[in-house]
Amino acid sequence: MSVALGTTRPLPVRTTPVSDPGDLLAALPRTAPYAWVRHGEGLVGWGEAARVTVPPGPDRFAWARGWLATVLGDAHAAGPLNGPGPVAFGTFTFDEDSPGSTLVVPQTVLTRRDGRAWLTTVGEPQQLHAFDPPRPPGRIRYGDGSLTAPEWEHIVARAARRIRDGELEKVVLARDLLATAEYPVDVRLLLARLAHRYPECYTFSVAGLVGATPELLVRRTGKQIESLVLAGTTPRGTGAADDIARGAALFASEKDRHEHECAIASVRQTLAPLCAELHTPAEPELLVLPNVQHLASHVSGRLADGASVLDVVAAMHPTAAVGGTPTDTAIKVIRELEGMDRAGYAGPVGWIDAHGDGEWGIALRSGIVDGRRARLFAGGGIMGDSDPGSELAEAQAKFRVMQYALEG
Ligand SMILES: C=C(O[C@@H]1C=C(C(=O)O)C=C[C@H]1O)C(=O)O
Repeated sequence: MSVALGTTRPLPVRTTPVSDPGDLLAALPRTAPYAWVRHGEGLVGWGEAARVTVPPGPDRFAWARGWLATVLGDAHAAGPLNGPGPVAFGTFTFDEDSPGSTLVVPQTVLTRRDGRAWLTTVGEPQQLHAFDPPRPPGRIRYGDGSLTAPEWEHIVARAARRIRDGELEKVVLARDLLATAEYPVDVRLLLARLAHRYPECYTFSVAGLVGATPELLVRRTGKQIESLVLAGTTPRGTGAADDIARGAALFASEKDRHEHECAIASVRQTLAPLCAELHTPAEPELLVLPNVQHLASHVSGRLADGASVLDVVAAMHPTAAVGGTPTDTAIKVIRELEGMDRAGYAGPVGWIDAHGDGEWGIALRSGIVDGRRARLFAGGGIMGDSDPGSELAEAQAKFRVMQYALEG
């Protein structure tokens, strides 16, 4: 189904407050579950009232905005709402020229925010689905994606040399890992494991792209926007003392601080023209996750006009946290060296409502799940003095998020 709303007749939208559903993820059916959950709050959806594949190209966000205006605009006009209205979940490919960016308006969305909950339905009310417990995927086998580990170390060394030669300042390189399960992978099981182990992260599922990202590209609530910029990483230590030492070393590392500064500068540069006020902290803080520690900066601002969350996403993507500096050269180097299509990995993933509010993350610590197969992705920022072995270790630590989701 493509544009089901607006082209025929406005479909009825109903939003009703409901009693606390507890675990949002436990409400999901097996087929095509949609999710955006952090610390037990957020939204989950199922069924498809409307779905579209966004054509690739430089105008893709504008195209998406037009589609959303038709679809959510009409849905919103269909009646007064008593809580959050209809939303679209979306995933945009990292590279604007890659196909596969998708927007979906689920038929049913369950929202939980500040301890309150609502059920929103678009179109005819759906039958409640019977609960069908997820089945574990069994044994998981891994195979190389486009590059083997030594090949990837080689491209990291080549990128570092190009940085030292002055062609660019920073580039983020990633690799993929192919996982094959014994039985079809039930996305709900991955989501449950991710949300449990990484409560600080945004656990998401949109059109086959599944993960738990710590990196908030942008949240818009009215005119207020927030972003969490991450760049500069060290794996977790072997114990408390080692952890503290690694965190301190990360904080003191010139290479990582410079890498982080590139990411902050790109966010500042793209947000400043949209904002009446913008705050970026003078120094990053440490974000400690179960697998890695990151340098992190909370950015906040007030929009100058009525830009929707998707307009802000369009301006920000790709930040230097996942592209590089300068952006255009970094994208060229990524296309040349990585030898793969990132698809939705490192692209924007999230949701938007009819008012233009929403939350979009950068799709990291993620994979594309299809039947018994999952293609996992991980990477890191490369600077002139990057050591290929350490970058590989960092990527392995990032892969562990999805490996844990698959293996338990
Ligand atoms: C590229 C990834 O992560 C990004 C790169 C980071 C780094 O190089 O330090 C840190 C967080 C993310 O912005 C990934 O998780 O695959």
